[in-house]
Amino acid sequence: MTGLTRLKEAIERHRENKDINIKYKTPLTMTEKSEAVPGALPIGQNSPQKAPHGLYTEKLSGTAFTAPRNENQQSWLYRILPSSSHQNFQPVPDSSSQSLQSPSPSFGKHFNAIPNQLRWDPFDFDKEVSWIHSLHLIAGAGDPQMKQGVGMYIYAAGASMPEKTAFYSGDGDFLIVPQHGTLDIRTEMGNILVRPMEICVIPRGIRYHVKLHNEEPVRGYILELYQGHFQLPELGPIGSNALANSRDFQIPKASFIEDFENTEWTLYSKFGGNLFQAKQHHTPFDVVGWHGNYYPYKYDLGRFNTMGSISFDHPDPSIFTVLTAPSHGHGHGTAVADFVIFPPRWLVAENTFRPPWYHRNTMSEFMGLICGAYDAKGAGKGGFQPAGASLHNTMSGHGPDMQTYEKASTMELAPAKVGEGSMAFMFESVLMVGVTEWGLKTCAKVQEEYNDHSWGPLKVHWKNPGTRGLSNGEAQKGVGDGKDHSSVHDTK
Ligand SMILES: O=C(O)Cc1cc(O)ccc1O
Ligand SMILES: [Fe+2]
Repeated sequence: MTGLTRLKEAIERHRENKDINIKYKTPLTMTEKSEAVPGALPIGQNSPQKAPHGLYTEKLSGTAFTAPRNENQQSWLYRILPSSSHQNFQPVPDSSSQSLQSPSPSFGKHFNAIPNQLRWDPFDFDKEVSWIHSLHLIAGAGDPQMKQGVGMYIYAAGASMPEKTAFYSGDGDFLIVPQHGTLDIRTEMGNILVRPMEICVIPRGIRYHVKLHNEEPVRGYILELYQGHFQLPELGPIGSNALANSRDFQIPKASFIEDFENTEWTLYSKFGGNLFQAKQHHTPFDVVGWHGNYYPYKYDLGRFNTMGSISFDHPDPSIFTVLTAPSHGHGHGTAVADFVIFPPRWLVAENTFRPPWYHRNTMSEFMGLICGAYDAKGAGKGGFQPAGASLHNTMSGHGPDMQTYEKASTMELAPAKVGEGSMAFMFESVLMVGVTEWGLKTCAKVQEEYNDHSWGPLKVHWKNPGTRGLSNGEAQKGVGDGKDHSSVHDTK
């Protein structure tokens, strides 16, 4: 998959979009409007005494009323019945369960912060369950009640959500990264089809229904943002284009169902990390028109304009950031969550160790693989595989495994393409990410030997320049003698 093929595939996917009423989203905070029936939106005001066509007016706020203009996110919905019209919510028993067997999602909220490097084998499909019950919180930090932190989920579903059901998360924005199968999502604000190699964001509170496209099972990853919203990263000296361009984000068009007589819908709410359900006698998908800047959107990763070094040295992966959610309180340029991808790209850097360097990062790094192989880690069984994951937590050392190091440090450095047919990604966070009981035990996918296999076999290549005159064996003895060797400080 060359850069160009990737774009061509993205263009093909775009053509298929025709049936799903997609239109372009301009910069992420831009106001949009959409009418499924002409005249559904009032002209020149938001809440007239009577809304057009006998609709109810409802405001959906994604930020405080008083948030500054450039951060304020809200939309006005014009609908057949307001969303308040439902019976009381009741808790769904066992919704914080940790069990794969139980027909409940695992929202288990206790996060075990551990410094080990962790890697998971591919997660299994679960044919029995639909979207809500397929959600398994694997890792995260913070607390949805405090509107602070992030949650990371694996989903794997074999069925569409039952007819006449809908779901929303009151806890945060869902950034959904499909790995297998296509999600046919009906949201209050219109429909979105999301395929592997595409991502979508469904902001907090927006109700939706997930159908499996062509009844194919689905599997993927979700980052839930308990605080703030995603935005495009600043481009700084890169200039005004590149990485994810705002013109490539797509939003749904208004589309509604008329179902309000002798009908019963079940609405599920993820709220404070627990699942609730309520009945209502009308469809939640009755929004005939909407306007505002708070809406779901999708993006095709094939459109990402990847940048890299054309001289020397391996740059920070921040140049691959698709979306970022800034943290307020951890310093400038620091994210509570960055969504970073590793697309196929040309490596041309001279005299450079081209894979990622060995490193320890104050940020935590949760990685997943949509397809192909990641250049820094062994592929295949027991390695970093599509539908698997890894977590390198705050200050946990990691980097290429032994084979990758040996190859990359000795190879002839011609221009080379890496990541052909591959797409890895990273949820990077300033927060120390903990792992749930499901992630550590219940899922039974943790690779116990990850550390041992990756970095245990690394060879010592060190040759003490002070012992250059000695034979290799003597030199080895000299450096491994446990003595403190005096140091000379020099600035390189
Ligand atoms: O650890 C990883 O594989 C992710 C990563 C990639 C890279 O190119 C530089 C730093 C980094 O954390
Ligand atoms: Fe890393």
